[in-house]
Amino acid sequence: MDAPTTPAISVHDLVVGFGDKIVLDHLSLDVRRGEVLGLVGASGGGKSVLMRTILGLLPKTSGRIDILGADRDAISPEAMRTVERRWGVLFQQGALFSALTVCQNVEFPMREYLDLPDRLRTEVALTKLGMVGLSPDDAEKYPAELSGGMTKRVALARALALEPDIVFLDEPTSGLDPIAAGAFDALIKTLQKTLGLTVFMATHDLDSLEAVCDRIAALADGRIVALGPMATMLACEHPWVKAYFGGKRARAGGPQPSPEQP
Ligand SMILES: Nc1ncnc2c1ncn2[C@@H]1O[C@H](COP(=O)(O)OP(=O)(O)OP(=O)(O)O)[C@@H](O)[C@H]1O
Repeated sequence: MDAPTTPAISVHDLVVGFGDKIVLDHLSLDVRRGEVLGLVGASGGGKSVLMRTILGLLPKTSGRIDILGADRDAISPEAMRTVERRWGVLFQQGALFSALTVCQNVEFPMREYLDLPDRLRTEVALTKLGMVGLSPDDAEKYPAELSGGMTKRVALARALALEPDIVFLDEPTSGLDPIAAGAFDALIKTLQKTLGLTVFMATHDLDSLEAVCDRIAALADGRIVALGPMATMLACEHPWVKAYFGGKRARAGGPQPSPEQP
């Protein structure tokens, strides 16, 4: 049941591996509706694998994944297609189609899922581009003509094309300078507030985590070892979390009280 109180995403006891190598080892995590949840973890620790498994792009060994109240294993492919329309994804490299204009890129998911007249589809795409701070002039450009920040914005506009409830962002600020990254963070926060979006975001960017995320989930040893606001990360004694947030902890003046358990 997709009641408003059910988590947007619920992952329970998830195991994912490749051959003998276990990447996610009985991992559990809930993403609440309307929150921005930041996922941190070592390079190669399994953040993308977790995201891709939730999206159904990688198979799991065991465990359960519910998205918007739907158990991935229990619903029909047709029902899953309906659920899939309710999320948008921004992959790490932006992944725009190089032969399509910016506008055509944003129209792409609408062509796939919606039966809209051409003119209306273009109008909706231009509206989405406006939401992410791009102009109708930008809409006619090709991906090769865009800066890194603009590419991310176009990819975000495309992720928003079907008016999703959840947006998955894989390293949204990687490759951006601090000013462009800060502007992108502000944009995500605005979209969360104005559209009521749930955002699940993998990132290495400490500034992003602080500026945008309501909660942070730290992935280490194949599991979520800490979950909560920044104060929870600063108080966590797990060696990887301690090392990762060490600089921030020093600036904050030492460990904080009462960590939230995952
Ligand atoms: N399709 C695949 N086949 C085999 N191994 C894979 C596959 N996808 C990922 N892996 C392995 O799973 C592990 C986790 O990779 P993943 O890309 O999720 O890390 P990550 O936390 O997203 O890293 P980064 O922060 O560097 O992007 C790595 O060891 C990777 O080599």
